[in-house]
Amino acid sequence: MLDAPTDLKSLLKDPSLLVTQGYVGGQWTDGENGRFDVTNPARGDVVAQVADLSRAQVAKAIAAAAKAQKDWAAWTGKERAAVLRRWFDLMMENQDDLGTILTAEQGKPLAEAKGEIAYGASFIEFFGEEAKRVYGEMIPGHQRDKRIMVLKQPIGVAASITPWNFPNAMITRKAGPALAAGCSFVARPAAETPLSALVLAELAHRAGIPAGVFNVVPSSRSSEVGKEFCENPAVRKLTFTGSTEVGRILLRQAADQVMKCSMELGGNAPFIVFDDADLDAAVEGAMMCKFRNNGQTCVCANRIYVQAGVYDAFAEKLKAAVEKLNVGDGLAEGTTTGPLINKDAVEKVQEHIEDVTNKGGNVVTGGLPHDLGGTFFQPTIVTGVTQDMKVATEETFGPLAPLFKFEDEDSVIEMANDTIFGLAAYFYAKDLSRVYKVAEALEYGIVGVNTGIISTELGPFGGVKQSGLGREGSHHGIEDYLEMKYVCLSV
Ligand SMILES: NC(=O)C1=CN([C@@H]2O[C@H](COP(=O)(O)OP(=O)(O)OC[C@H]3O[C@@H](n4cnc5c(N)ncnc54)[C@H](OP(=O)(O)O)[C@@H]3O)[C@@H](O)[C@H]2O)C=CC1
Ligand SMILES: O=C(O)[C@H](O)CS(=O)(=O)O
Repeated sequence: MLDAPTDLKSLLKDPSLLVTQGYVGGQWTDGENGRFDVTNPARGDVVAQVADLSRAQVAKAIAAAAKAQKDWAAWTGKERAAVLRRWFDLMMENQDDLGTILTAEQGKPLAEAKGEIAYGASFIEFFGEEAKRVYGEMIPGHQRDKRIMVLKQPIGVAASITPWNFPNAMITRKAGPALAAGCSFVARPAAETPLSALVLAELAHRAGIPAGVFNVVPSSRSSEVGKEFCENPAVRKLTFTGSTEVGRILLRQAADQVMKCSMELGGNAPFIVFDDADLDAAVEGAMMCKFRNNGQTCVCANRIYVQAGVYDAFAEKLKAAVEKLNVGDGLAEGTTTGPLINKDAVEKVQEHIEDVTNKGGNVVTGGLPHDLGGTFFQPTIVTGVTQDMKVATEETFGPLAPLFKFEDEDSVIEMANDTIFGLAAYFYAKDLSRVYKVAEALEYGIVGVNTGIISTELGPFGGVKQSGLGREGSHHGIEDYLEMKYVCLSV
């Protein structure tokens, strides 16, 4: 564990961006439940104490959002686009500070954090443009005196619950389409990483987003907030990103109001290397796909399947690349790999490694907590991995690359699909018919072909099976915040 305390304000060009109160109805507010600590996972020290809002205060935020939404929906799409553009511009103008705040509370290297700010801002930019393109339809009537109109209208108040691993982008990936559609928004960020959400509120305020349209309710009591979101009749939409386990809880709670839900849930991505792959490209792709955010992403390679003929060569190349990673403080120059978010995350990685070795697998590199202590962990490769091991069915969410050997296409497709999850999958191959066959056969919402990174605001991001409901990003993403109204007109 690093020892120097994190004096976050001194690291910022604009210290006023470090805000620690809740943002409700355009007003900054203290929490009725006091404050909770936000710690820097690299150092374990408290970087801020954030307002701990009560369920009653969350209800007030929902009421403020409901009050503001009608006026907001009456703005033209072009007017909403202009203010969303200003929000985007402010995010990018303050990218360095937003990146520093993100690294301080989440741990990822500063370069990755700044990349997340640009990625997160891109959803505001993109959906600001889409605000001008929410088209309806005129359909020829079924009788001579009938005309059929289809209107697209905003759902209303959208409530959002997001995880700690992308504390900026997971919010903007929802707030962008919601506000563009004319919805208002109440965001509850993960308790580990509220600062990135609160600085978004500060910039929304500066951009001129009307009071009540965008609200942030930090809280240490996630289940209480979730219940308010699901039980409050003013909430029309619940949008969640996080584990499948919590997604199930929320879907059950939302069922009582038959609430529209978007769910971006857990993953168990297969990363398949065929014998006709460009091995160097496959290693590069595997490194980005596996070790981005220290493996703490829902779309990272959780299982790496390598065809028998190239298994040893791939393992050797990957080992050389993994051993070049530089584990350290995300705020320090040159760090490529930060700490894990907490002790539980370290224990999960250790549990998966132990299970592999107990069942006959081998540690090729890493395998132990890092000398830096705390929640730092050695980037690890294990070989001899088989489908009966925990890492084949559970999301590791850490820097563990498990290598499975396979013989042919049919067997690897069967193994890759043998999971309740269906978010992202990847494979490297050159043969065109193989590419088509495998891309079609993989049961996933997202398939990367000869690439390990699929994240962009231009693509429809989302899973099948128990990885989620709905899509975020692309022109499809705004549909989740719109209702379709059929108007039958007698003329
Ligand atoms: N599909 C996708 O796009 C993504 C999926 N994920 C998945 O999320 C998991 C890791 O993130 P993690 O934060 O640990 O996931 P969790 O599901 O534990 O938490 C996600 C969010 O839900 C909140 N939460 C937890 N329990 C409840 C509840 N009962 N009611 C309401 N809210 C609740 C958490 O708050 P708090 O932490 O304060 O308790 C957090 O803000 C992995 O499974 C990963 O795959 C993560 C990112 C993206
Ligand atoms: O939290 C996640 O894992 C993100 O959804 C991954 S991505 O959108 O940055 O690819």
